[in-house]
Amino acid sequence: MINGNQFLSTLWSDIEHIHAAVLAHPFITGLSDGTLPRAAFRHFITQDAHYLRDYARVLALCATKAHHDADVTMFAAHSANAVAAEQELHASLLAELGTSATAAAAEPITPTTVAYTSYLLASAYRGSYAEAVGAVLPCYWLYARVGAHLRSAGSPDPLYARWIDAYADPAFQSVTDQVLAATARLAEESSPAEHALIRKHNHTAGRHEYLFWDAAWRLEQWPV
Ligand SMILES: Cc1ncc(CO)c(N)n1
Repeated sequence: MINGNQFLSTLWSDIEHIHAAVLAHPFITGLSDGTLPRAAFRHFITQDAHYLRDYARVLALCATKAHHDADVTMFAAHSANAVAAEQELHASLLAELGTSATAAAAEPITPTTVAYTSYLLASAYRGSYAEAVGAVLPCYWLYARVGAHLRSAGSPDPLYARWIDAYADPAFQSVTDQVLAATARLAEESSPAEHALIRKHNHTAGRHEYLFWDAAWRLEQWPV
């Protein structure tokens, strides 16, 4: 049997370079020093609102596939409450950006968002519980780490500061810790083949997370 916490260290070392690239990305440094163009932030929040609708479904699939009652409850609660909290944040940020959640929902889903949500849905529908968990792990982990990093720096822009506060919040850090604990336990109960799948999905989802920031920075649209 492997040690769950050691496995978490391996998973983190697999995505540490992605985390470093995200922190150095002009979208994130711009949130922190206030220079991020409003258009890029608005693009990000609009696409993230699209993302969250499918993410809630993916978390519900994690709940369905979980091996223990406590994990069923945890993912079902995150699907219902954690995502709703983010949706509320987005609705109020969109209002301050001069638009609305309804208007944002009518905007096109751009290529990177389609790629990421399709990947998450396919992994969670078709894969084992271990695969589904591997795919959602960076969604929690990278946001919690980015939030914690940005909180120490803060932002002179009150809108960006509100976004940072939501992810640096102990409530978001705590749901992340719950999923990390569930992943450690799962690893201890899983085969080497499943460990390899968790690592593969953690890495791929981490790469999609980087692309998601980058697409907003580029104001990505469908070229044709
Ligand atoms: C793309 C993305 N990943 C993770 C989170 C955190 O739930 C989010 N809101 N958006």
